[in-house]
Amino acid sequence: MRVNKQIILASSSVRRISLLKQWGLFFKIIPSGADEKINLIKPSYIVKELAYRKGRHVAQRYPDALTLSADTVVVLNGKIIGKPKSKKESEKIIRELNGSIHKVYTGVAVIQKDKCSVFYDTVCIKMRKLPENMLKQLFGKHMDKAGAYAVQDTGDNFVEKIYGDYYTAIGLPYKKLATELKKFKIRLKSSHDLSKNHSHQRLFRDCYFRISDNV
Ligand SMILES: Cc1cn([C@H]2C[C@H](O)[C@@H](COP(=O)(O)OP(=O)(O)OP(=O)(O)O)O2)c(=O)[nH]c1=O
Repeated sequence: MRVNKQIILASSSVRRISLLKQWGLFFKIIPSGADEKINLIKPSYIVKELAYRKGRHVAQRYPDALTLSADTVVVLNGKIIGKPKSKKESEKIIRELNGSIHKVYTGVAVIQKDKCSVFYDTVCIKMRKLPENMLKQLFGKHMDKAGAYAVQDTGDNFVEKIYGDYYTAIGLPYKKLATELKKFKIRLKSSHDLSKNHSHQRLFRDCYFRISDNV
């Protein structure tokens, strides 16, 4: 959908870029250089704060544009897991996540002049318990993703089920984003159109169940 206001995606994430394109937006990509050091504990606060920082960093330079930014983390037993810094760390994370039930949090910020919306969504992920020979193939494979795995890589056979909005796990919550963007007079393609091409339906269960933040 063409809009006359300029939209900026303050992100270098290939997933976020391709999702927004898939959802029909026209936008400029300006990766944010915001400082991501943080001493918050609650996952929802962390992803909202980081999404906001990333967006603000770019929005300050483009005050007339609408800036969109996001942050994603994996949370296992209260521990925040981001992108692995080395292959060794990726191995450690994969071993911890093997056979686990954990959550993925994505925070989003939409900033336009003095109007700002910061929100988050969370999904619950159930992993298969993979044998050593299959696990080994994942070490170092997804270095640019929080949790060192990729829900979208169904060939890995690691993810068994996703409870919630599938897109939240890969970096942008479709449903909440579509609702928030309407407040800025921007419409995303409908989820009905998207579901026709959805190749991950077997993983996807759209049933929100409440589970403690410590999972
Ligand atoms: C859990 C999970 C994360 N991810 C990705 C989404 C995000 O790109 C990344 C989390 O890192 P982020 O720090 O949220 O984002 P980024 O560094 O990729 O990009 P930017 O800060 O410039 O926006 O992990 C997947 O693609 N699949 C998954 O299953």
